[in-house]
Amino acid sequence: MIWTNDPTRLMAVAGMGAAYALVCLAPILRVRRKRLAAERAKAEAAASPGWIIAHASQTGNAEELAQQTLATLKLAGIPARLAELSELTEQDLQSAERILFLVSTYGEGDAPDAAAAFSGRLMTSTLALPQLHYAVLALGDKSYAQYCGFGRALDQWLQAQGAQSLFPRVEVDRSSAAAIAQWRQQLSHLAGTSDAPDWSAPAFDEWRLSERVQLNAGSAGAPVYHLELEPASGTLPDWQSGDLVQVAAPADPSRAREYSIASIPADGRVHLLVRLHTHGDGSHGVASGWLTQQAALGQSVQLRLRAHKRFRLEGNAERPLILIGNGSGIAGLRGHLKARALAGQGRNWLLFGERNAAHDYHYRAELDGWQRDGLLEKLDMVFSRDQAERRYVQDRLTEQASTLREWIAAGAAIYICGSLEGMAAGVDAALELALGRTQLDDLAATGRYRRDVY
Ligand SMILES: Cc1cc2nc3c(=O)[nH]c(=O)nc-3n(C[C@H](O)[C@H](O)[C@H](O)COP(=O)(O)O)c2cc1C
Repeated sequence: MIWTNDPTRLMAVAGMGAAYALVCLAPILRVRRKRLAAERAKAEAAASPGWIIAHASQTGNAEELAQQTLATLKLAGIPARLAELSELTEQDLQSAERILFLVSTYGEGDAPDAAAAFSGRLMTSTLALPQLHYAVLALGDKSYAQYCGFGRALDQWLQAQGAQSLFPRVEVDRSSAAAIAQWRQQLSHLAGTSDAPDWSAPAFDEWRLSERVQLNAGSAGAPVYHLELEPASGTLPDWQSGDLVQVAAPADPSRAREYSIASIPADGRVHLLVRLHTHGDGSHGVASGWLTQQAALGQSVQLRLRAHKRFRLEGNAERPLILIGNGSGIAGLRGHLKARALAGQGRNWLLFGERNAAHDYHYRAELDGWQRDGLLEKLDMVFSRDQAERRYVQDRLTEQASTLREWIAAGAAIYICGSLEGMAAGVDAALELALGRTQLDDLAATGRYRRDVY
């Protein structure tokens, strides 16, 4: 060892020692700084009131994406909560700092039913929202004239109230995977994470076509078929009345078609009602043509069940039910009537419209049986062409406005299934006439006015 008393050399050695210590400590300090910063960010996130993920959905697509959005934020350690758009109050909007809106469009550019009150009341008022940072995922279908109409209107309204968008609105045409990936990417960017959970939709299962019967031979309308399907695996999955299936036709597997389920699990099979669609040039609809004309009995069908929470009985299971529909809309209503029969709940009123009693009285024997057994308290069948002037369910409803008010006063819930044009719009107008718009909006917001219309 070399020992020295020379002060200059001693200083040099001390300097080298300090530099060496710094070199050794730097990475430790860097890691510590990073850890402190991460802890600070986490503490800030935890102290902030959290993000709101607000959804407005009719058949559940926007809600499903909202749940996936929540999972992505949670994974990044960001506190967030789901809310139905209709639950948001003025105070929520004025105090929240970040809201992600996932909304679909219905009718002709309208909000989904449950968001009618939000759209009609809040979005027609003026609020100061300078503190709010938001983003909009708008779901729609380009074949409609008002593409993503509600999502666009919501975005414009938020802008006009001074809210600041986190990134430009993302529009999703018929569940386009590319647009959903874009939303997911924006989220990951905001949340500072790259490991977003898997968002892929559940796969289709193999089912078999077990039965097919035309219900309306000789009808003035297009043929309607009753179909029964069984899972190829032999294990029947669970579902609730009101739910839907998606069917992928072999000629166009990328665009699944949705049908209301007309049965309950106790039936052991999925029943569907499919009307054969014929285009102007005489060709058949891809899915309806395949299911009703081409597929042979026993043939395999790619199908998946989809929960349709907004059309389920849920909190209405104990209430009287007013079921209104037309045409193939009897499918969704039959599912509910079957569930009610199974539960021994007889306070049901069915108002149903078709063309002629002689050909279009679908499931007549079954309906008669339920009436006889006290499981269908009131039945109004309205056949539009059985008399000189045309008559529809909405006309019958208007005639029975006082009975309708009595049922609503007794706590009844209203379910509508069938065509949007003509039926659903006419029934909505008749309901408004009988109950007033405010009460109808309240019924929609509280889940007592539910629609599966197309
Ligand atoms: C009866 C009906 C009306 C619709 N009207 C529109 C519309 O006006 N504009 C639009 O962009 N999409 C429209 N759509 C498409 C839906 O917005 C689209 O299917 C969306 O994915 C549904 O999402 P949800 O399940 O969250 O409600 C309509 C769909 C149906 C069944």
